[in-house]
Amino acid sequence: MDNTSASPLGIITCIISIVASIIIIKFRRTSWQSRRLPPSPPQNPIWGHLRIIPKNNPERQYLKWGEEYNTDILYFNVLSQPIIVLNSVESAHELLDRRGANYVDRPRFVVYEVMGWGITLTFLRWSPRFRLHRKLLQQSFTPSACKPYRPIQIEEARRAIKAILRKPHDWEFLLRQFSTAVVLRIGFGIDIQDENDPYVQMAIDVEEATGKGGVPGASIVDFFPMLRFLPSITEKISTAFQPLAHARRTRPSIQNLHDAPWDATEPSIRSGEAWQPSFMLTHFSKYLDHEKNGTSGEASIADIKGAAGAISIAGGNTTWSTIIVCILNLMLHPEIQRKVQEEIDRVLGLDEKGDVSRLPDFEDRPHLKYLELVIQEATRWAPLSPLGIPHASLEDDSYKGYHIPRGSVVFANAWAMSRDERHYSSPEEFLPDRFIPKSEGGKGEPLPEGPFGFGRRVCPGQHLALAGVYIALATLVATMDLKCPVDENGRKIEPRVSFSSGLSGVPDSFSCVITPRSAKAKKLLLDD
Ligand code: HEM
Repeated sequence: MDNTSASPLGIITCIISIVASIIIIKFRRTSWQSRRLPPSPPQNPIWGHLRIIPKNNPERQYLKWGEEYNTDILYFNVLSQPIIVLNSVESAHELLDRRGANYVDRPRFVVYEVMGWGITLTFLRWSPRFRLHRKLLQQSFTPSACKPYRPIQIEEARRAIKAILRKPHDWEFLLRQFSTAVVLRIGFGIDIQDENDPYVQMAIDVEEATGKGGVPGASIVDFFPMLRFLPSITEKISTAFQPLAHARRTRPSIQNLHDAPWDATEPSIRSGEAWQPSFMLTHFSKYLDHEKNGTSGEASIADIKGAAGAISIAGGNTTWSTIIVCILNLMLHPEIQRKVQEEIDRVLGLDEKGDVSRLPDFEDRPHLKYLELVIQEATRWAPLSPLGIPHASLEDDSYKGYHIPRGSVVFANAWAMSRDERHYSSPEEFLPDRFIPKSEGGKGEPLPEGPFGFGRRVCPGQHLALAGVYIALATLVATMDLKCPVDENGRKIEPRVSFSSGLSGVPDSFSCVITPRSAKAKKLLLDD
């Protein structure tokens, strides 16, 4: 039963509330609309820029407008909601990092609330609960706190590449299973056995639900929260209500991913049998200690469940997608792949036949510098979340003489930052060498800063994510060759590179021929 749709009385209340909110917002706007706002394209007097902001890949149009108006900050008005877009690393540093306290808030994501992401850090507004969740997650995934999870990442990476050896055509799915397995083990201590494991499908359902939920905070329902009570029929009247319909449809899968792994693990933690390190084991054990001692801890069960759920949703698809972008480019650029393999061979050592002598681990990471550059370039070339997740400002502010009204929705345009020609030559090209320092004969271009966001909402899982991407790729490239498929005449079939639009830009499926580098490489995997 859908508890978010309503009766005719509800509809009338909805309409009255919308009209009232428009009047209130319009009235409030008069206090700042006379001030000098950042540049923006012409707008309609009633709905502002609503109809000119593209639904798909708006980050690209924002970049064009920035170039056209020669500015790194843009202003938009959508139904009287001020929106600020930051197109440069410099503006994001100045506002989101240096003045971070003012930009710590998030706008209200009504569609995601309807979907069931109520107490997930990503969507929490600035509040005591936000501070608690941020602390729980940030402390859990510092570089040193990630170390106990390394054996899990190594084991899952080897399991996945071994499975690819058996079923090379399923490589994409098996890598997705890798990312899902890692976050479910780390979040809840759930061990995924094989590709038929119901948790894999559960996680995929949730990733798809979220991925197709549209740009967060951008639908009409986000601007007028009362609209969430409209009956389901409205989705047939206007496409503007499709995100709401999607959210209602997918709500059970989100609930399931929070409840099912929790319910499966709770008894073993209560009985003291659980041993595998996980976020849930750490924090639920603390909760149980408090319960035993009759004291009260900071985090309730709902908090721990929500935070563990945040790990599985924010960490699975993102890690997988980054690995896929690396594979795409290693396949398209054999010379880069060769360079990575030469480095791996040098660091891991070769046997008497000239084959790689062992599988990589985390001790090798500081020495596999070129592989790190490939990963960095993947995050620059295709920032997974091109517009990040919007922040919101708590107070009025100004930047370069422009007024930024309190309550603005602020997007850090990681896409525009990655295409900034002041920092990156030929930004559309995939060139890991661009980061090689000038002192070593390279161009010394800066490592990307936008892909994991900024300030007090910067991704708390970035160290865990990059470690997962590293070990999966190192294991894959040490043991396998990645090639474009060929047609019946032996001609290379290059994939059409395309990405989904929305919360995260995931690469569309493509074919890649994955074969063992040598009999020894195959044996290394099978004997592990
Ligand atoms: C390559 C993989 C990943 C990428 C590209 C990525 C990217 C991002 C971005 C752009 C944000 C928004 C930052 C902002 O608002 O300024 C974010 C937030 C977040 N990420 Fe990640 N992420 C990745 C992996 C992970 C992993 C593995 C976890 C698991 C721990 C995680 C957990 C989170 C959480 C909980 C937030 C919300 C933080 C907040 O609102 O305070 N992410 N991520």
